Amino acid sequence: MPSECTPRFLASDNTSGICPEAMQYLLEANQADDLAYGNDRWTARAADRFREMFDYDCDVFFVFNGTAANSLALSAMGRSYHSVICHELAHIETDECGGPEFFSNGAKLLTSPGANGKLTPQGIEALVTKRSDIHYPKPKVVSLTQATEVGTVYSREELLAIRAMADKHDLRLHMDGARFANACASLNASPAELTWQVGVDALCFSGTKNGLAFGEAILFFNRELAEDFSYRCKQAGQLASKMRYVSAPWLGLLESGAWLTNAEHANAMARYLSEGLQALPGVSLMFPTQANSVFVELPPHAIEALKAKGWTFYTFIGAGGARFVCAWNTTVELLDQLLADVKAVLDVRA
Ligand SMILES: Cc1ncc(COP(=O)(O)O)c(C=O)c1O
Ligand SMILES: C[C@H](O)[C@H](N)C(=O)O
Repeated sequence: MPSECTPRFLASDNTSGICPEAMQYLLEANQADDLAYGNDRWTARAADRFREMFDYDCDVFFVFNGTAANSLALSAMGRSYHSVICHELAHIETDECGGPEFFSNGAKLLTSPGANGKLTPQGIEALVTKRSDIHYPKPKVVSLTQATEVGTVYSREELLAIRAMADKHDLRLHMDGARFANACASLNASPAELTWQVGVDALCFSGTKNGLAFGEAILFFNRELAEDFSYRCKQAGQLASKMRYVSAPWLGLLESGAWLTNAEHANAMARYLSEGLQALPGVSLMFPTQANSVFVELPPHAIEALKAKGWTFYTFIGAGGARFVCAWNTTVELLDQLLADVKAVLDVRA
């Protein structure tokens, strides 16, 4: 970032700090020793709280990051000779450096287009029926991202339609829930309504983007897929010895309700930013703002000028453009500063 200015962070929800609720539980967990490798009371409580929250007796595992969560979950859902159908902008395709293929020992990702970053039943079926010969990696899993990489969400009806297509072709359904909380907030839907009730077999639920330092929860609603999964985590270096420092902050999010209020705030900030940007001449929104990220087209000179002013944002996500991501701690003041700077740099001729 070519700037002497103080950096200002809207590149990702990954740049935010630890929210107070998570920090409180982290400090409480630090008051005493406890058993290692997930045998502690915090991890047991967090897993039980997830089962209460989802109203389902699911299997729960904790890993350090989202790439591990997706890669290991997918490795448990199909075999090495299978394929995973995902959107062409899916994180597992674009930003996990071959992790899903590596941990599944070779399962191939088959990508499908779709408006607003979303898979469609038709796109799925086109890949499933494309070929049936022995040389084609047999589709076995559908992976969708909720909220999507471009800040949109799947409605319940869209999820049910995808589940129906998966049933038609004996496919399992994985959900990359890096921003699952944002989808619940956006749709005013319960976790159950957006997962097992629409046929999701496994959810990777990000805590990192929801106010934790790190820590992702993997929930298996199809518990057969979770057989020996803890061994997969251990072999991948994802079994934390002091697991309580991952699970206790999660418990803070769940027991305080901050998992949802953090997402509601982030979404509200994104809506505020989206409305402000759209009011500026020459700024066009690339996707509907339905969760906590805003994608806009900006001229190259404006992008460079904003970065020189200390703004951090990505231009390589999704279909390009500038992506601004709001988090649990994003403020209106910060967004007003950005809006003023965007206006200023756009007023300057290239
Ligand atoms: C949609 C999506 N899925 C998965 C991940 C993976 O997370 P991590 O960077 O923790 O591996 C990210 C990262 O932010 C993401 O945006
Ligand atoms: C850069 C990377 O895609 C990360 N998952 C993010 O959304 O910020």
